[in-house]
Amino acid sequence: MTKLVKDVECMEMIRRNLYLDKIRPFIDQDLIKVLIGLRRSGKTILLSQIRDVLLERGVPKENIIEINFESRRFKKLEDADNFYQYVTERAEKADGKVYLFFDEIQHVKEWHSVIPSFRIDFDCDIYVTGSNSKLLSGELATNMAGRYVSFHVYPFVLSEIQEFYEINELPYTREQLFVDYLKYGGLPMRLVLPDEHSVRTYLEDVYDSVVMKDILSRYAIRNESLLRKLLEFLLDNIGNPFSARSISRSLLSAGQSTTVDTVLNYIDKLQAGMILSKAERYDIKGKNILASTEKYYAGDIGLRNVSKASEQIDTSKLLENVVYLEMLSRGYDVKVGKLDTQEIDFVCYKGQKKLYIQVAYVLSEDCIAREFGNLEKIDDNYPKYVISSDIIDMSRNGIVHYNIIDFLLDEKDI
Ligand SMILES: Nc1ncnc2c1ncn2[C@@H]1O[C@H](COP(=O)(O)OP(=O)(O)OP(=O)(O)O)[C@@H](O)[C@H]1O
Repeated sequence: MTKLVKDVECMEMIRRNLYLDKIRPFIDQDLIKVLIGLRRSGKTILLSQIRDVLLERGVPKENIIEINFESRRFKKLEDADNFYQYVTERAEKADGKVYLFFDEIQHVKEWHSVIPSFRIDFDCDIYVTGSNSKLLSGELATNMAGRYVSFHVYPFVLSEIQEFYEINELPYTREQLFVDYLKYGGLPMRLVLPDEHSVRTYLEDVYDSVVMKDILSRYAIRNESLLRKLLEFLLDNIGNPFSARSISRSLLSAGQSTTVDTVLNYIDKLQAGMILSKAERYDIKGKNILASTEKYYAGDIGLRNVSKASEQIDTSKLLENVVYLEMLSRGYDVKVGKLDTQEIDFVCYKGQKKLYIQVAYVLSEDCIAREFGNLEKIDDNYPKYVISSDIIDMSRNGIVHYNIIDFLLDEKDI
C-alpha cells in the first residue's frame, strides 16, 4: 500500500465526474435532487461540488442555504415546523432564487411533506442527501412522486481511485491499485490515510460506529447480537444463493436462535443501511423474478473485510462483488440469472440495454466450458461477457472475455 497523507482541501478537489456530470443537467430544473448512498461514500462532498458549480455560475452565497442534519447545531430543526420556519425566514431575506442543500435529511421527521412545500412557497432549487436506501420508498415516494430525481452514490470504483492517484501525481501500478481495492474497498477517505493500520481502524470505525450504530438506533433493533451475526454470515457468504429459511437454519445451527420473519426483517434493515445489497434472482426463460432465493453482496469491499466475516473468502466471490458494484455504479439494474438449472452470474439492464456477465477468478479448462457454455445456452442476441483475472483474451463464439482490471480501469463500455 502506498503511503499517502494529503490534506482534506486537496482531496476535495477531486471531481467525481461520474456523478457531477449526471447531476449537472438537473441544476435549476424544477425537480428535487435526492442523493442516496452508504455512509461516508462521499455525498457531502458531492453537495459541496454542486455548490461550487452554482458559485461559478454567479449565484450569490446568501442564496445558498445549507443544513447538515448530522451536526448538533441543527438538532432543533429535526422538528418539521422549526425546519420549515427556519428555511422560509432565510429564503425571504435572500434576493431571488434560493438553493437549498439538506444533508442527511432522514433526521427530519416528515421531511417528505416539508420539502415539496418549499417548492410551492418560494422560488428554489433543492438538493437532499440521505444514507437510507428506503428514503424514497413507500409513503415517501407517493408524497414526492414526479417531483424528484434520485442519484445513488456508490463508494469509489477502481477508475475513480486511479483518477485520485493521477490527480495527486502518485506512483501506481494498475495491479497494486486492484490488490488494494480488493482489501480496502472504495470509501474515499481510506485513500488519504497513511498506512494499513489507520485504514483498518477507519474502516472498523465506519462499520461499527457509523453504519451499525445507525441501523441499530434508526430501527430500535432489539436483538443486536442477531443483527451482527446475520450481517457477518451474509458477508461471509457473498454471492451464495439464500432464502430467509436457509439463513435462519444456518444461524440456528451456529447456536443463534431466530425465526424466518426476524431474518427477513433484519435483512431489510441491513439493506436500508446499504452495507448489504440484495441481487434478486431472475429466470431468464420465464422472464420473471424468483421470489424464493437471492444473493447478497457487500455495499463496500473494505467494510466486508473488516467485519468478522472470514478472511478466507473465495476470490471469485470477491470479484463477483466487485463486478456487481461496478455495474450498479455504471447505472445498471443488476440481477442474478437462472437458466434452467444453471446459474448466470449477472443479468444487467439499463433502459433498453441488457447484457449477461459471468465472473471467474481463473479460467481453467473446466471453467471455460462452464462459464462460456452457460452463456451460449442463452437464446437471445444481447451481449454476453466473461470477466476473469486471466490476461490472455479468451473471447469465443461471440462471447467477449475481459481481464477484470482492463474491465474496471479502461471502463470497457458494457
Ligand atoms: N470526491 C472525493 N474526493 C476525495 N475525497 C473524498 C471525496 N468524496 C468524499 N471524500 C472523503 O471521504 C469522506 C467521506 O465523505 P463525505 O462526508 O462526503 O461522505 P458522506 O456520504 O456525506 O458521509 P455521511 O453519510 O457519513 O455524512 C470525507 O472525509 C471526504 O473528505
